[in-house]
Amino acid sequence: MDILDKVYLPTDIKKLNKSELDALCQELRQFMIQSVSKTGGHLASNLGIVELTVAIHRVFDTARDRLVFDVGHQSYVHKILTGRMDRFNTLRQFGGLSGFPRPSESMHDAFIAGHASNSISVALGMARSRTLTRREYSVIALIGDGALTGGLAYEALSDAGESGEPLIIILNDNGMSITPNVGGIAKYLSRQRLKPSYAAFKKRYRRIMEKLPGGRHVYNFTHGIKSAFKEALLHCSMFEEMGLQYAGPIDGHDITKLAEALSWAKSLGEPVLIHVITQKGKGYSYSEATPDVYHGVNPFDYKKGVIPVKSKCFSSVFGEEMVRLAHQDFRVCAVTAAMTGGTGLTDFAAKYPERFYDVGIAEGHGAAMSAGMASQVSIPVFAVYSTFLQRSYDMLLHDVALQNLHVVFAIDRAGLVPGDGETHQGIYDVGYLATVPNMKVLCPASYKELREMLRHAALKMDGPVAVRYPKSGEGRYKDGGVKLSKLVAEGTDLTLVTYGVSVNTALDAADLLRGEGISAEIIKLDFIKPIDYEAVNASLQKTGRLLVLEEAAESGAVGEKVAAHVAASGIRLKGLRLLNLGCRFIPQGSVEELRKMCGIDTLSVRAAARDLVLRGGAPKPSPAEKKRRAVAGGDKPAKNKPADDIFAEAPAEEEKPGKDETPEDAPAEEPAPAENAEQGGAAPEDTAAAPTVEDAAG
Ligand SMILES: Cc1ncc(C[n+]2csc(CCOP(=O)(O)OP(=O)(O)O)c2C)c(N)n1
Ligand SMILES: CC(=O)[C@@H](O)[C@H](O)COP(=O)(O)O
Ligand SMILES: [Mg+2]
Repeated sequence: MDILDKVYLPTDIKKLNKSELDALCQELRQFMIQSVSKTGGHLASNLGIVELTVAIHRVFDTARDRLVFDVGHQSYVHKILTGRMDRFNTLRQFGGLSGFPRPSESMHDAFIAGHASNSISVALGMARSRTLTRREYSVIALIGDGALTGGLAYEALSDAGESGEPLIIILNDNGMSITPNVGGIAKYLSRQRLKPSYAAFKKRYRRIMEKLPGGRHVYNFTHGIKSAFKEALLHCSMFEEMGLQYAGPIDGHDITKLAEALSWAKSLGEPVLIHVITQKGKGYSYSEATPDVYHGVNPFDYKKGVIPVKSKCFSSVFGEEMVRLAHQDFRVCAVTAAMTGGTGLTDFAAKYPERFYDVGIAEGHGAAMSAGMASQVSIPVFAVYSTFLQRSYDMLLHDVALQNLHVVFAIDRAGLVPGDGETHQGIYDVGYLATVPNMKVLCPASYKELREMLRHAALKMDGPVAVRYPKSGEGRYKDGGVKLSKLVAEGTDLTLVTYGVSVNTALDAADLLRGEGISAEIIKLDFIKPIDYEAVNASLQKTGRLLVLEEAAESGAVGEKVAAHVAASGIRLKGLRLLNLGCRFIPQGSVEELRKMCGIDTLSVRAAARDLVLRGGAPKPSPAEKKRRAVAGGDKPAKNKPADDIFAEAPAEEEKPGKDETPEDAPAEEPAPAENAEQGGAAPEDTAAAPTVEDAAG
């Protein structure tokens, strides 16, 4: 790595000549291939963006100019060139470098990223603030063609075009989302790609016209009727119609041309879009041949290009069952928002192309479109990652639930995910789905349960139904059947309520507790909406102690609900403990590391249960636990402020005890019986009467 070893900061890039730049690009590719083959990560997108990133650093100064990545999975080259090469081997590991931009990592990372299509909005906001405060620096949004299928990007383009704000949008167009890009915009961009450089054509045209007698007049005339002229002769860009300057398409692997275009954009003082064509996966034959396979990879053998075969997991089982369902019932359709492979729908897409809809990175549209299908005769199953379904919250309420439409949400990546970190944790859906009237939520813990619950949700239920499952595979629990809840272990000392794959942790903890003479009764909720309070109450009559274990954020989760219901029922508890992820952002790491950090791994559950039985409450967190909790914080965008206070660290917030923690010496309190329960007052929706599977089935 002769050149790369000498490039520690972007200023070093500015000193290199053409052949050194070419060598640098080659070394960057070599380094990333080898390093990502050990850590795993988003390889293909980064291989495709090497020259473009180098060109950006030639022209701009990212310590001062603000570079906003869309999604941010393509920020590896930028990270390596901004002083993070020696930590690159920690990429996506617990405590290591993030796979996405993180202002807390470097002053060169302007804004956090992870979810698609927001970069133009963020960049426009930065540009406006810069202009308002009369400062001078460039703001650049770097967005892929896939991310440009998201509606948010168009809201921002429309605003940016009219704003007149100096803002540079770089469209990195490689024709690919994770799989080939879809939709009318993708088609439009591919037509643009076939054209000779429009900017060059325009320049040449103007020069010729100025030389011809009367040519200036003709140019002005044609310029005046720009829209019609462009449409007729040049078939010009929709971006210009929206009020942006446009240059491109430009060869995204030619640093000289890229630097020229970027310098022009920098000098322009208007909103401008530079359309750059790149090849996803470039420079590594395996990823060039199958860029989708190398979009996000686990560790692999880079010499042979052998990626370990993905083992059976909930997503693959979901995909298999969807094929069966489609075969059995013509009404069953599958919808994805650009996540065909990840959600396990590749086979379905091949076997039932006429009933498969990839709507692009457009989760809001996916949900509303599914509502439309359900309002007719179809049974849409929208397979979507928990974290991305956040984008559809209003559609869940407004388009689906309000009319009680039968849309099935197959919520993948529910719970903790490993390498992607804060932006991708599937830990909020339990809370936000709880707020949606008419919604029912099923939580399979085994492959058998997933098959049966999906089938039940699609063919036997009505109204909106969610079936949520994690990225991982199943554990020791392998049973099937669809009930409201299942008693999976009998016991007398405490009632452990849980759902989904957390049941494996509960079973392991119960085994350990048994060795200590503590007997735990485990209730596994098949439905977390509605909740089987009758089963919980019956168990509590026996044990008097309640522990709820869930891999979900605290607010609106099952623990809160069960505790409130128990209080309202007037059951006098000897102890209560809610184990969940609290209200905080959870970083990257292996799922086991994260569970341990959050106190929901087997040993933590055992300790909490033991404490509940022996002391009736929760212990004060140990210093080690306090330290672990402090790791999980948010991230702040790096501000572009005057030099002395730029990137000043804000003081850390003082840690407050969690709601389920009692101060060391305080006696554990017994919840008082709720008044309305004793007086027969109205109970909240879910607590009114113990529901049955038939109720849940609508
Ligand atoms: C809201 C949202 N939905 C889905 C994803 C998953 N996702 C990450 S990258 C990607 C494809 C992005 O394509 P593009 O922007 O063209 O970048 P490329 O990988 O081609 O460089 C998708 C679908 C996401 N990050 N955010
Ligand atoms: C960047 C992004 O959002 C996706 O590529 C995501 O990392 C996919 O996650 P899985 O690897 O779990 O499918
Ligand atoms: Mg792309």
